[in-house]
Amino acid sequence: MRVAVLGAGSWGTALGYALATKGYDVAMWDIDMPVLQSITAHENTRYLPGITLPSSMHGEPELKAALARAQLVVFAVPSQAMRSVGTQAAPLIRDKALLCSVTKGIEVDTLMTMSEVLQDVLPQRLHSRLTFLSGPSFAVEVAREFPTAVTIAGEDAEVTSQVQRAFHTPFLRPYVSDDVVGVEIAGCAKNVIAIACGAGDGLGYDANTRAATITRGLAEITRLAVARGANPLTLLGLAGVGDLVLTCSSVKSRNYRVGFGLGQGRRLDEVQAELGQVAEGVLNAKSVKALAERAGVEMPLCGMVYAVLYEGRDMADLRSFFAERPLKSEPEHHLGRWTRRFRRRGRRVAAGPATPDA
Ligand SMILES: NC(=O)c1ccc[n+]([C@@H]2O[C@H](COP(=O)([O-])OP(=O)(O)OC[C@H]3O[C@@H](n4cnc5c(N)ncnc54)[C@H](O)[C@@H]3O)[C@@H](O)[C@H]2O)c1
Ligand SMILES: O=P(O)(O)OC[C@H](O)CO
Repeated sequence: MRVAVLGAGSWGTALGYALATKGYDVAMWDIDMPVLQSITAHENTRYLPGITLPSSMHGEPELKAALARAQLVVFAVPSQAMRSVGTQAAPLIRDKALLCSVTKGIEVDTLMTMSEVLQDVLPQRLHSRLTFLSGPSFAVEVAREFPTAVTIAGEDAEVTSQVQRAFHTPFLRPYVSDDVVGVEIAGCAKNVIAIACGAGDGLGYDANTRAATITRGLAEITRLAVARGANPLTLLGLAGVGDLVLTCSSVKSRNYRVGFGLGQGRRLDEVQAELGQVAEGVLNAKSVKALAERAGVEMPLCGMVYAVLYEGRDMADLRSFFAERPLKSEPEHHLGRWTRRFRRRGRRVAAGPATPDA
């Protein structure tokens, strides 16, 4: 198979690596020429230093050349660059190509998910070819071939299953889903909660605070996703709780590290400069807040992160956040209402795992 990966940062390179281990011919495209040159020399020295890349992977500076023969196109640029990259790629993509966005985020100016952005810029003939990969997966661990499982969501079951087979390697196990909305909202909003978790640790708190933040974070992500038509069970899968737990509990997460720095009282610009890579949760705190307001759902932890990032609130307020909010009950009664509404729409809410070998 011939593959074009658009975006040669950590994630694009790790997935390019996985695809190239299968003998696929992988062309990596990016605006960063030194990165492409280093990939052609078999190492992405900026984003994945120390990993030897397979010889079937090379840097390709021309987008047209990268896409000319591609049977699978992987969109791996940061969310705020997706519209521009999708627009440039649109006239160059072959009719029968499989498309997979692996980006986690929402366009901040329009509040569109990546599926909405790509549908906006790609011709209609390609819409059914679109799929979305998400789930608990640090790039460096994939590139080291640590066993990893992800979710690939798409509206066309046959296309989604072809993309699943393309990404399947001995160390990368993709599951399929038809819940594009759930997978996309989960992948975006977990980054904002990861900032809160990192902040708790940066403030010197530990396991109790982290578990509370993850669990209440899951509740608010679920509220937003379900309000937008997601299957609540998606939030209990790899793209939901799986990715949330991973991102909230590891220093490998860029979003967690941003939060950790803020918790220590450091400035956002200083922490981001040190990172040198995208932490989607910083801009997506804006998108998630706006989407929550639009949907009329409460997302107090995401709101707190937004206030710290953009309104000068002190991260140390995380303590008073837990202490002073009105007391509530568990489980969430309004989720029950949404679940019933969802059932009425005839979607599979209460069904078990799709495959018996899960
Ligand atoms: N790194 C991970 O472990 C990981 C895992 C899963 C998902 N993701 C998601 O993948 C997406 C990409 O993240 P990443 O980790 O690869 O980021 P990164 O910061 O490592 O790399 C981003 C790459 O995109 C390129 N880029 C930026 N704007 C561009 C443009 N307009 N045109 C072409 N290229 C452009 C940059 O030059 C860079 O090479 C994010 O949404 C992230 O949340 C990352
Ligand atoms: O490093 P982060 O915080 O962008 O997280 C990377 C992936 O999304 C983890 O699944």
